[in-house]
Amino acid sequence: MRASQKDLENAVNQMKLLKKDPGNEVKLKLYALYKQATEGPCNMPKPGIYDLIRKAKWEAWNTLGNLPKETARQNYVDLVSSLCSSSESSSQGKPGADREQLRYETLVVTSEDGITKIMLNRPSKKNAVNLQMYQEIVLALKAASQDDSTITVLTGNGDYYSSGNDLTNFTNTSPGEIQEKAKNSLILVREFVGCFIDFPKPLIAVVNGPAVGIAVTLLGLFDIVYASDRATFHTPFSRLGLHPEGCSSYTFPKIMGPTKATEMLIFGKKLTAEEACAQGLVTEVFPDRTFQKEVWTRLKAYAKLPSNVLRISKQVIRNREKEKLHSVNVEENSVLQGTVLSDEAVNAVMNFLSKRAKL
Ligand SMILES: CCCCCCC/C=C/C(=O)SCCNC(=O)CCNC(=O)[C@H](O)C(C)(C)COP(=O)(O)OP(=O)(O)OC[C@H]1O[C@@H](n2cnc3c(N)ncnc32)[C@H](O)[C@@H]1OP(=O)(O)O
Repeated sequence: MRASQKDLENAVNQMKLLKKDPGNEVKLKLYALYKQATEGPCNMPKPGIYDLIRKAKWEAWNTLGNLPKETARQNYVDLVSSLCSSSESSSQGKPGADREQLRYETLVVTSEDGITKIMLNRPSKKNAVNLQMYQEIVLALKAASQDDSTITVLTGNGDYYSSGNDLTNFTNTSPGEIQEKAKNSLILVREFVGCFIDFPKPLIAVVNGPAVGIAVTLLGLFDIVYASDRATFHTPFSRLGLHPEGCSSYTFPKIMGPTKATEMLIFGKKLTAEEACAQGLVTEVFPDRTFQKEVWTRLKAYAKLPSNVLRISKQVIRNREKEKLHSVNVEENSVLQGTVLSDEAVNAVMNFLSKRAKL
């Protein structure tokens, strides 16, 4: 559910009760989101270079570009809620550099050396994304966007990066409930994709093995994608009676050109890591033997760069596309609303469950 005007007012009041000063960077972000939520895009003339405080405020607001008022309101409310919950957990005292930040059922999330690592952790199911995992990734991304790390990494535990949407998400649901469950699940998927679109810090995928479906499409929303040479990239949507999501109907044609994107997204062509790299979906491929060592050494060096500078540069690169991406996400999601329970989609799941059909 989107935050209302009342939620915004409550969040403003909650901020006044916050015991710990969240620091200037967060305060500027809150100021900018509040202005955007209440007045829309920045409408003040740019202050002079010596008017430091007003200039910082102006820049924070102006950086939000044409972010819709409703999104700014939601982001303000989310930010305040994460500040309140992190101040509660820090008041319980949890020192230590490499600490698990929150208890998740499907993820392992750690923060160390300026890097928050979100590891998909259902290796026995090839890291298939069940409803719990969608929710937990949303929470983990929101927490990572506010923590003091410089970069955020998504990776998988085990031999797969992820086998994509869990095909059993709707099984064990009674016929009377399935429509409602599908509708709510797709709302969750839309929010999930939205978090990747809005993620404010450099977001890096460390693709440790094969990736399928939504785990592939989302890569177009990452800032860097490193892959092991064991990784493959497969979006078998048509065979599953499904359609492109994760904004891939927009990002893939932009990244690799429309014909290559069509071969992947409509005809389900599986790419090797080298092919995905040649087409611009992957930044760099590493031999599996040295993958972890090389990638983490590089990321630790990147994470030493000034955090705020990276964040602002990412915004400069990505912000003008945000509105478009949100509208693509809404459109793709509404197409899936119409087809996720079609005969083709249901039969594909039945085939998978009866172990007759594998990729
Ligand atoms: C919530 C609303 C959602 C709407 C979103 C719709 C958009 C769709 C996005 C997508 O992501 S589509 C892609 C979906 N994924 C697949 O089709 C992959 C299906 N899996 C496979 O084909 C194979 O499992 C594999 C990935 C090729 C691996 O084969 P392998 O022989 O190496 O291992 P398995 O024995 O098959 O798997 C081990 C274990 O893991 C379970 N599992 C694997 N993938 C999934 C999955 N996607 N969903 C659920 N479970 C999965 C598999 O059943 C095995 O479990 P057990 O039998 O050992 O219990």
